Amino acid sequence: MSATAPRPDGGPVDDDPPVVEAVEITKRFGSTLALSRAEITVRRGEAHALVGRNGAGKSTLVSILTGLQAADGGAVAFAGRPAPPLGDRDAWRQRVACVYQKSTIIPTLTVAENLFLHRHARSRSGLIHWSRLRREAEQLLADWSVDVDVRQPASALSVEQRQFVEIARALSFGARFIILDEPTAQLDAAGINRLFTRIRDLRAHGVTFLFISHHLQEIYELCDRVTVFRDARHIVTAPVAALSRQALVAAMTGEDVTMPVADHRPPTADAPVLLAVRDLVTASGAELSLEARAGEVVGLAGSGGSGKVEVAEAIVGLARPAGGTVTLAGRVLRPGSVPDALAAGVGLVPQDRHREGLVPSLSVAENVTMTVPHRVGRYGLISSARRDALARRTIADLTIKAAGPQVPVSELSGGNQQKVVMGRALANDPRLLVLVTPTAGVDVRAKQTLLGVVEDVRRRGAAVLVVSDELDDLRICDRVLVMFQGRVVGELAHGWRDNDLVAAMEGVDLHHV
Ligand SMILES: Nc1ncnc2c1ncn2[C@@H]1O[C@H](COP(=O)(O)OP(=O)(O)OP(=O)(O)O)[C@@H](O)[C@H]1O
Repeated sequence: MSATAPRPDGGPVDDDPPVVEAVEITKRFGSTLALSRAEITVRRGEAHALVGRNGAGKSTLVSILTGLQAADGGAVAFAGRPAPPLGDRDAWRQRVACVYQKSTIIPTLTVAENLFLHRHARSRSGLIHWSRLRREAEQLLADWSVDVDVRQPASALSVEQRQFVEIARALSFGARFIILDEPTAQLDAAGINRLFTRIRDLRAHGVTFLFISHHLQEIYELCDRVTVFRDARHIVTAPVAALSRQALVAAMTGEDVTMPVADHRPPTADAPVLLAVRDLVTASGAELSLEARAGEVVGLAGSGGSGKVEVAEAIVGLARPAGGTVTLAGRVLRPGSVPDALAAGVGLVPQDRHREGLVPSLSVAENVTMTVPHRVGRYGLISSARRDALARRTIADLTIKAAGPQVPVSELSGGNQQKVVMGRALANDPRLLVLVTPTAGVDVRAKQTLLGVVEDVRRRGAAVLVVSDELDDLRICDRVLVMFQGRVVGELAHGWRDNDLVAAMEGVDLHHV
């Protein structure tokens, strides 16, 4: 293409070769075609979104663009030059970095050590200059306005700080192209704002971003252009301004979808109380009392630091509370015991699916049924036929993209792994379903499926606790308790206005209290 010809998609005209250009990329995993002659071109200085349903091939493309995996076919070029050989990590680091949802820093090392891992300043005798290392780390973070004490262990960083440290590390290697893989998934609204401000600042300093998110409004807010993948293929690249939300969803799903809004049917007023949480106090001092009736969906909202996740973890036994009781269907749960909670009929989708959710090396079937051995076998023997049947049903009900029940969970895309966690929670036929940020990382369509499942569960007479700061998750609730700094500060009935809920989560006084 001539450098001066106007671009057909209306983008800026420039002579710069693209920061990255990947063409005809094909990648197989066994019988799965993860990418099929896919392509992407990211221009210097832009914020480019990459979207697609769970399993569309986004992470696979990222692993190829960052030199972690070789493509089976196709070519990648940075600034018009062919990508370095796979083994030359330093050369890759100078061109591109990806900040993943899952941290790549080593928690037991200090921030300074993480920043200079493998490139410690050493004296001639081979000793590491700790003071110099610290000074250089401080300078590096100061250069990029990251306000973090470099002497603290990386495990002490918040998600937001960790992301900023990883971005600074990438920049220090010389990379000016950064891929952000669902960076907002674990941030609250204030954290997202700060991240976006930082991205805009860095763009002003010549940094280019590829931004992966399932939150379409973020793409409209932040990005110039968007590329859509579907079923391993490139579907379209266009300026975001030229693509309506509906057109974007249609490109992602291959159908013209208008999202159905489920009717809201409140539980009957005389339904029995199933869950009673009395004077629960968490180790960090957050407090909660609540009751939920059979068939009721109760939301627990709040931003990061509100204590909502801590109280949820105390309810289900993932954390030991400092005080209070949790009673489910008349049975007082043993504090800090997940097995006791499961035995009482709790189904759980935890916040950290990597840590508490799944065993990646086991199959979908094994993961779905691991908490319900009694449902798939007798006398300690597990019937694989029954297990597979249950797993097959889960795969169908939740539209999990997996070749079959025997596929290891590690081979599924992130969003499909999240659905397996949901499937496991449901396999217990729960009396109480506790969902902590259940739709994080889940595509628009799958979100609808997961939230639809809640409706089924409630109709069966279970109680549901939805712990989230996502308005779409909370919209399905009969009422929403809002927590702020460890206390419930308000309660909103179904049909609340977005502004009211957001204000309450930010700690602004509510008329509704
Ligand atoms: N290591 C692997 N082994 C086998 N199959 C894999 C492997 N990694 C990915 N896949 C498959 O390749 C396809 C694309 O997955 P990928 O992780 O790239 O999707 P994604 O678009 O990033 O999805 P998500 O939004 O859920 O993160 C999926 O069908 C997935 O199951």
